[in-house]
Amino acid sequence: MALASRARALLPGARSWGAVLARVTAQRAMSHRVVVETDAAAGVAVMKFRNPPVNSLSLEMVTELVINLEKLENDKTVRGLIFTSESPGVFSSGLNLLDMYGRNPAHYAEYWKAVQELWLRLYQCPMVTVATINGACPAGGCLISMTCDYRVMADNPKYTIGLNETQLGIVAPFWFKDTLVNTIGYRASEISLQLGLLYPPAEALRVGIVDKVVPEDQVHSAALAVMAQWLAIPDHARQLTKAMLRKPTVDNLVRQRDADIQQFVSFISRDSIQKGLQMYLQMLKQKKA
Ligand SMILES: CCCCCCCCCCC/C=C/C(=O)SCCNC(=O)CCNC(=O)[C@H](O)C(C)(C)COP(=O)(O)OP(=O)(O)OC[C@H]1O[C@@H](n2cnc3c(N)ncnc32)[C@H](O)[C@@H]1OP(=O)(O)O
Repeated sequence: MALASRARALLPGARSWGAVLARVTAQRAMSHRVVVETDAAAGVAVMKFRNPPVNSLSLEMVTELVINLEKLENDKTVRGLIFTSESPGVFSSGLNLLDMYGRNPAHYAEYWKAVQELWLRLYQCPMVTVATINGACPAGGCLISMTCDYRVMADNPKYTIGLNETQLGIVAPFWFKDTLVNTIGYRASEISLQLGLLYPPAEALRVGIVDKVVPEDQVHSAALAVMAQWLAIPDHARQLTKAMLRKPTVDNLVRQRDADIQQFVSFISRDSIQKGLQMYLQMLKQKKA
């Protein structure tokens, strides 16, 4: 789908092409939450998250990620894509709590549609995708990493990764769960998801939620080495194999996208859930103080 069509699908509030383009252009002009550096000779792009303070996946950030992904997919010189945080310490703090708290149902629906779109695009990405996890990686950050073909994590015990939704009093949707099961298996997912576990690097490697743990100063070179290994495989064979492996999981969401949006809106709008999110945000503030 063309860039403008994608933007229009993601920005349903906009009534005309002009409005869509004006909104996207305005978002771009305001800031770049995603920085893309391309090494054309190597055929590899690095997408760096730059959404201070903690790279939360706000609606704007998610939209920029989708737009940049589509651009890279259309660039036939790029065969591999590495995700990382521009500032080590936090890879991504996950979905933006402020897009899920204190807003109206139309906003929740718009946000969820964008998050679905990002996952669908990433999970089916024809490029080789590698997550270079150079910081904390909870919930939505972990989801982004798990959509990649390979995960390299920096060996810093302060960094953790996992789907911790239950600890916030919220429930990971079925496609988060499916992605986790596809990554670490069913039994490990039962434990991990119900307890909302966040794993430090050694445990993350043991459970298989990451594929490699390396000293922090080697995380980028390790990701490049992994990328070189994957790019040695002919694209068409690898892409068809990836599509075959992931199609059932993708189809599962595609079949029920609208119902999933409705379910999200109704769940997140509940007073009890909003109260829980408010308390969690307060806890984050107090922890800081
Ligand atoms: C029946 C089934 C129905 C299912 C329907 C669906 C249900 C809903 C599904 C929703 C799925 C949700 C997925 C998510 O991703 S939720 C987000 C989860 N994220 C977290 O729990 C991480 C929270 N953050 C942290 O732990 C730390 O911030 C972190 C370790 C990442 C960094 O620590 P650090 O000390 O460096 O930074 P601070 O904690 O001081 O934070 C700085 C400021 O940033 C704010 N912050 C942090 N995280 C977020 C976030 N995710 N969204 C928005 N804002 C965030 C934090 O509050 C600080 O703000 P202030 O400076 O204003 O105090």
